Amino acid sequence: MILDEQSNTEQGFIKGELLYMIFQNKSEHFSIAKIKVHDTNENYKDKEIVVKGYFANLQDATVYCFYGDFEKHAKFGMQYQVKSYETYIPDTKDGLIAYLSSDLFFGIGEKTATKVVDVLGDSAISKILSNDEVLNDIPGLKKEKAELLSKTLQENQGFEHIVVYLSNYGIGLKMAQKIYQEYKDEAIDVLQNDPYQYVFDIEGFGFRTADQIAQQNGLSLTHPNRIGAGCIYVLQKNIQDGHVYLPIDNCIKQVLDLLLNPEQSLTADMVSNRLEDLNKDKTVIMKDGNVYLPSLYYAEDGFASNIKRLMIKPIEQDTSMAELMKIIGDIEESEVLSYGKEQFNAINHSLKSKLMIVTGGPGTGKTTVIKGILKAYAAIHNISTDPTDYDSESDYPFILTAPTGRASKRLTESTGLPAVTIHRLLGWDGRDGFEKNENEQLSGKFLIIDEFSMVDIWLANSLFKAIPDDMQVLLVGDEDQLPSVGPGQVLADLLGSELIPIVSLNEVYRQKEGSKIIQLAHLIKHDTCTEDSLINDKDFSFIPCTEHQMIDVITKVFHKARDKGVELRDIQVLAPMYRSQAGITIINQQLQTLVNPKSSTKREVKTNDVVYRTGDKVLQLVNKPENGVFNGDIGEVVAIFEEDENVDHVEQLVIDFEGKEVVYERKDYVNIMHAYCISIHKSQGSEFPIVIMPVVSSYNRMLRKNLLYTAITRSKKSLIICGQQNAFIRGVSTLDTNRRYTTLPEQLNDRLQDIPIDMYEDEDEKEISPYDFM
Ligand SMILES: Nc1ncnc2c1ncn2[C@@H]1O[C@H](COP(=O)(O)OP(=O)(O)OP(=O)(O)O)[C@@H](O)[C@H]1O
Repeated sequence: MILDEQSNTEQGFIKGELLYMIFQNKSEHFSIAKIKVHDTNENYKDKEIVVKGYFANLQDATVYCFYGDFEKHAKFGMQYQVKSYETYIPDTKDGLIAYLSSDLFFGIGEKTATKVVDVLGDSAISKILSNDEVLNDIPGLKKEKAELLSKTLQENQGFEHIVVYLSNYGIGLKMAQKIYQEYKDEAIDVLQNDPYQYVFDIEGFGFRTADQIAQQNGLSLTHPNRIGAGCIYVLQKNIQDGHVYLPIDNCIKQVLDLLLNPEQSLTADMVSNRLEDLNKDKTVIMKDGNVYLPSLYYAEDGFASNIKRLMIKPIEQDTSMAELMKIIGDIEESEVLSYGKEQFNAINHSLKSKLMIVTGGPGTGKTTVIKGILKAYAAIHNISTDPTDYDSESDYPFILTAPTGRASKRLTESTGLPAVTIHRLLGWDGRDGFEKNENEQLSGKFLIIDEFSMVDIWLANSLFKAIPDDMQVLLVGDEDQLPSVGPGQVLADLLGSELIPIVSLNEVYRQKEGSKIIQLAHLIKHDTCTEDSLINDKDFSFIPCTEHQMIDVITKVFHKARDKGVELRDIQVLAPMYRSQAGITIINQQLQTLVNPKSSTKREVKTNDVVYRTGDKVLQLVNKPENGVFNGDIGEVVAIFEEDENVDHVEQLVIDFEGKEVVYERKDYVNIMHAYCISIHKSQGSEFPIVIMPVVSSYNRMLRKNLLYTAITRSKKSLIICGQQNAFIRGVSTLDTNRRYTTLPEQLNDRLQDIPIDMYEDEDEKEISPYDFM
């Protein structure tokens, strides 16, 4: 861009050329560079300055004009923090030749550059930018070189132009990079026509910023784009609280609150009319006084239809009760146990039902029942449960799956059979779809989905459409766990609908082995936990302390554990919130220092205020099925590579997730955090040998029954609660009354009410023992 100094007369600038790069992060385009100062209107006398910021591609021997602010770095002195910049293209013949023959334009030497300037004159750049066919007139300039020259010019000028334009709206270089990557040359058009589009397309672009830009562009407060974007934004935001839809009045109220309406020019009717328009063009779906985002409406609709499709096709099973009893009796003998009545019912009915749910708390024998079902099914059909007895994976009749990597790994460990995540099972294509769907369904005979409480309505829909008509399905889950992170409460809705056969397991078996943890879980489940229940036992202790003492207490527990020779990685701290004196962030900082301190032998990288070093325990925060890692997976930083140490020339962090190594570049660091302490939400579906759980009254509204129940049921061998007993008791007595708006029960009812089902809980045959038949 030819520098238009007029437009920047008020702004401070430093004009200069690149001397050398001090630091460069290519993936994020962040650079720190030493610049030789040519000119400035700032109060700065030195001949050189360090500039830092997000640049597309700073070139040697090219003059730039940087706009920004001075900043004093504690170690490196005065620096110029660049907010925007542009290439200074001299309007002299020599200057233009130097620019065009610089490294920026690959393959153009001084001779060719001179020819270009000779033919096109001092305004060569703007001539090429407005019509690159002018390059055809340059004698001897090959077509490919001409194209490359034009393309490079367009790209650099395009980006810089956008940076300068966006900076007028206070949008920094980093965000400008993201915007440019998304829209390229159309960025300004999009911003001028509908700045709200940025909110939906660019991660981290706030609604308020878009709104401000729209106001600056003169868009009226009642403009349909503004109201429409407000509606979509409100619906999207409510997904974070698990809602599938919003009642229309509630949606309108939230939209009015969002769109701040000081002069009352915006009315509820306007929002309502806008919603009607959005409904007409299917941007939202309105039904029975509710408003949905389409993906959620169709997910509920599709899931309910697929449940019906499966339920109406009965299974062919001609095994007599006597034969079944005999088979189950044989399994009891080989497993050396006797199934309880509920467990027996669960096995018996799962074998006879097309679709069934087994629900129960920890230690009630859900896994034991799964194993029993698989063995009984194999015996009835005279087939093997051993995958090696089958020629190919697709011949194997059993599918075991769970929503997270850790949960599927646990399922493999407890059953001894292969289990995979739902994403892996369906074949996530890495972008927006699954390989398995209604057109290409799963192969197998019996599908078991564990930890079903964690499955949201989107995933449930994707999974169920891929289930063939003749496949038997068993859902297993604990209804008292937290609902899914994503929208919906699929397990709770299925259980509450009473339209699907259910067997509840209530008798606790692990308790019989003397587990205080399991006992406590069931006291909480049945609302009978009191301060007396918190007496220390061999696998349980409660350490009273205040919020201020929490860090000290947790640190002491770690020290003591280390002295006793306990593997520190077996200890997992679980807390409900991030920012608090006893929150996840500060606990992680302290525990990193203790468990994996700074050392000259360990490499580290810093991002924002967090330091990752080799040996750190880290948590994956989002599903990345394409890399085989999922939200909630825990791994260890095993290597850090500098830019010049790998073929990709970018800094890399290698994390080992239980044998699977995944490479992270700087842009991916947002997807991880330290995992010495993790949130209870993130711990769903995982188990840890030793759990430390801080509980203090300042956690306040987070202290809920299902949250605390989920946390304590994560511990396998030992549970240490630190904090205030009264806060804990208050928490386990507080039900989560935040209702999630879902219409799955109605959807199921519409489709299934005429299909007869057996609800199995009170059947007489509970009284029959398999031994009666032996
Ligand atoms: N009928 C039974 N007789 C004796 N022991 C049993 C019986 N059922 C289960 N158990 C034992 O109780 C313990 C818990 O069972 P299991 O692991 O199947 O429960 P779970 O519901 O899957 O637990 P969690 O949800 O905590 O993983 C196991 O050690 C198991 O062997």
